[in-house]
Amino acid sequence: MTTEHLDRLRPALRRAGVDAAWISDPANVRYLSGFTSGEDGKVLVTPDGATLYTDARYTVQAQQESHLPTLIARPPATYQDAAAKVAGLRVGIEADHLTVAAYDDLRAHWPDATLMPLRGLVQALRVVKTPDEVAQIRAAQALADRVYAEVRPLIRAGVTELSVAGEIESRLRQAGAESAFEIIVASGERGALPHGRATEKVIQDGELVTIDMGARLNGYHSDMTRTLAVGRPGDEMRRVYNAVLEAEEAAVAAVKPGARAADLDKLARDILTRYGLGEAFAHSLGHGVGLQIHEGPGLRGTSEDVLEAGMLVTIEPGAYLPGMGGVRIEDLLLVTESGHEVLSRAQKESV
Ligand SMILES: CSCC[C@H](N)C(=O)N1CCC[C@H]1C(=O)N[C@@H](C)C(=O)O
Repeated sequence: MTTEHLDRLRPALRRAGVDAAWISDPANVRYLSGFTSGEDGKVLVTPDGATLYTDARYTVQAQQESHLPTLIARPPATYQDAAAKVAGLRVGIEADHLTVAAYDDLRAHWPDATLMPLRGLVQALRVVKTPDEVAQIRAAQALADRVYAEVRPLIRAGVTELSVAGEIESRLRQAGAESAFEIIVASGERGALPHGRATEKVIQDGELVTIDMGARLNGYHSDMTRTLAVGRPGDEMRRVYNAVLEAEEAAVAAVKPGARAADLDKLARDILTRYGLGEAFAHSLGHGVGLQIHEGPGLRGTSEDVLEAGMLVTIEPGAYLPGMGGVRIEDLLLVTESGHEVLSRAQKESV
């Protein structure tokens, strides 16, 4: 990794009115340094440079992965080393991550620095991906598509949700990736749970099954949902499926640079409302994907985000009917100069 991500941060620090930043959010540590164990690292960015701090478990790994000078130390030695570098500076800290205890430690060790809590400092830089990041996520999605295609024929009446999730997980592992999150397999009535993790429930004939899965490859995530039918579901669930599919396809078609996230959410919600399913759409339309499964931009009604080329977003309307079941269909899209490219290629079924 080059210093491209760090180069994006410097103007953002100036705009935020700080001279330096203490980065503690693991995904942001990784983004700025390349060090893949961000949960055990911190990055200090100052006007003269940047330092990765981690401990002796990672001496070799940090050398191999990080393009930043690295100091191997644990607190309080970490804070003491940094104290000299931040003296007299306004230091941005990550208000949306740093604990109160860590904040107290920094204040105690850095009496000559002014700590300035900032929100979403690095996250804002991560919403537009570099070509290398796009390539990583594209590869993760291609792998997830392949695994889905392999596992789809195994999803039939008589198998458990857990066995479906197990097949997906082990194939991702064998391919050198891991599951991006705990795989959602929600069949029949359990389809009404938007985050219904796989259970021992046996899939029955006539049920819809929602599979929400992703691959994490080199730290980057993919995300995709398909709802499929085992046998022939009842008329109401088929109606719900087709309503969600219509909302999904309409929102996908509207993705382009300049599109307002809130408008996209409304577009899908209005379609579902016309089918009497507005209340059943219990979450936001989508989200950005990258080093974290959920990152900016947020595609929800209250969002002020506007799409830009280089963003990677999900479009995932759903309808959840307690006691009956549910449907969600999700694609992963790259926003391009001319509109969008759908990265998720797994087959959507006619129900
Ligand atoms: C546990 S990660 C879930 C990944 C999934 N594709 C996803 O993002 N989902 C599933 C249903 C809703 C959606 C979600 O969690 N959205 C968040 C951003 C929300 O707050 O709406």
